[in-house]
Amino acid sequence: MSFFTRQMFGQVQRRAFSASSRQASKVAVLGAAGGIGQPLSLLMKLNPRVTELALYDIKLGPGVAADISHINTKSTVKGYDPTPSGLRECLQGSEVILIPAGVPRKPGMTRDDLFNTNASIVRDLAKAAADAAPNANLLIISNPVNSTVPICAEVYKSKGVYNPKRLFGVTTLDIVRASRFVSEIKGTDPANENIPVIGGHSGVTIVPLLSQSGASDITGAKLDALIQRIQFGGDEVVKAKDGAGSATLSMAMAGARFAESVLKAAQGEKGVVECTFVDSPLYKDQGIDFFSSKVELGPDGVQKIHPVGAISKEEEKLLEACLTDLKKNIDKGVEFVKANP
Ligand SMILES: NC(=O)c1ccc[n+]([C@@H]2O[C@H](COP(=O)([O-])OP(=O)(O)OC[C@H]3O[C@@H](n4cnc5c(N)ncnc54)[C@H](O)[C@@H]3O)[C@@H](O)[C@H]2O)c1
Ligand SMILES: O=C(O)C[C@H](O)C(=O)O
Repeated sequence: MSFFTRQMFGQVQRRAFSASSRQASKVAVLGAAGGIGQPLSLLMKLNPRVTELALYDIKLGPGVAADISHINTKSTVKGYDPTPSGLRECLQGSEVILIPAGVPRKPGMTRDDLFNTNASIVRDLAKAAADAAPNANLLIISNPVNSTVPICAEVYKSKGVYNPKRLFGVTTLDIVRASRFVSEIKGTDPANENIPVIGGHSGVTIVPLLSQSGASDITGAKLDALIQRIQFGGDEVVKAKDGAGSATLSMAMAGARFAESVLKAAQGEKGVVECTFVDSPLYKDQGIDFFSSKVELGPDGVQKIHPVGAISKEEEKLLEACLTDLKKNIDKGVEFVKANP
């Protein structure tokens, strides 16, 4: 059983009734009635670090909240009406805001094909969050993450409340997939396979650093296939779902894991490290303002951005391709807010 699974399920009852000494943590989920939103909200309800769960969607927020509110853990649950005041109330006082609102891919689409629909959804939710809870940690799941995160940054900047330490693109599913796929090859427990995945969250911008993991002995065609599977794992699910959407359950688990890490660090736990897409100094000299690498989380959000470290020749090539695409994706998000404030 993985660390996260133990955390969330093995200890949940005991911890749910012994968490009274912890600080209050309100978590809001925007897009809570969706394929990701529902299981993600469920997992947050099972997390004893959460004291108040606030659910918002343009449809069915109160319905999902009523259902989840019957689960016998201590936190309160409330669903909010799809109105500006409902959204504002949902957001006010939040420590963590998770955004999985927006449309998912269908077969044949890239994540960038979602831009036209999702950019304005995320922009408008970011505006509401910047007004109602400017100091909350903002965790962006909606695709294309490489562009939606810069969109949020631009919105917060335009309102004079941008804090780069509090904005995160959730790339945890890539980490989850990498450890799972490696464990399948090696016949090991995925809990013991930790593979950093850097760059962004889309095709070739996803760069697994297998040379820095226990999978460094995988070589040749096997390595190429493994890299391809990690980079295009999302497509595997989109194809299998055959028009009915993309990864939802694995994403809910990944989003809950990342939110748990943010809460843990906020509540004073040391040494919490996750790969996440943040405002990063690592490639700013190449005009790339956002990058995912290992990030140590702390009470104020981003505490330390780790350098990429030593990588193989093959990974250098992957990184080169990543940076080219990533720059375009980031610029597209920035330009969108400039043209459509
Ligand atoms: N970061 C990742 O690793 C990752 C993984 C999987 C999916 N995703 C992305 O997450 C997003 C959601 O995927 P899904 O499968 O849950 O889609 P979905 O269609 O099942 O759910 C989306 C939900 O968002 C809601 N919504 C739409 N506009 C809204 C608004 N303005 N305010 C509040 N809610 C709104 C919808 O009503 C719906 O309930 C997609 O963009 C998808 O590509 C990201
Ligand atoms: O593939 C998608 O469109 C959804 C998500 O980004 C994923 O990686 O599964």
